[in-house]
Amino acid sequence: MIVRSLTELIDTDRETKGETWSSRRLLLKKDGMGFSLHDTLIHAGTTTEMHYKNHLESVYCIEGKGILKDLTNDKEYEIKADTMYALSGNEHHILIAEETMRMICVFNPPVVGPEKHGADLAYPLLTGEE
Ligand SMILES: CC(=O)NCC[C@H](N)C(=O)O
Repeated sequence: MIVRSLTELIDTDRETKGETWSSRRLLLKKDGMGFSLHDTLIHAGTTTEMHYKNHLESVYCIEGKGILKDLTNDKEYEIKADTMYALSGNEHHILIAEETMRMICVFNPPVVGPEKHGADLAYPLLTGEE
């Protein structure tokens, strides 16, 4: 069994920061669950363009609000606390955070720890052996 609290992760290698977000990675590939679990903050007033070609991601918003744009079909969704979206088709998308958004994110396959978006807007597929 694994028991871990958010405060244990701050300023460790389980906390990875991008320009517009901070991802606190509660479960990583090395934890052996087959997915990773992140408590992520998207900073207020930011826009983040993403395209996870190597991973499936589900995102459950628990605080804050913003707009999700699906760039594959130009649909827009209001995302606020209690709303989930799943990128079931690896959709290219943009997230506009009107307020700081706190998101619970699940990645399959699991991330190994340091992943950030590359020039292709995706996370690289790391093995953890690099
Ligand atoms: C919602 C989203 O994808 N934000 C970027 C960070 C990512 N979810 C992560 O926690 O690694």
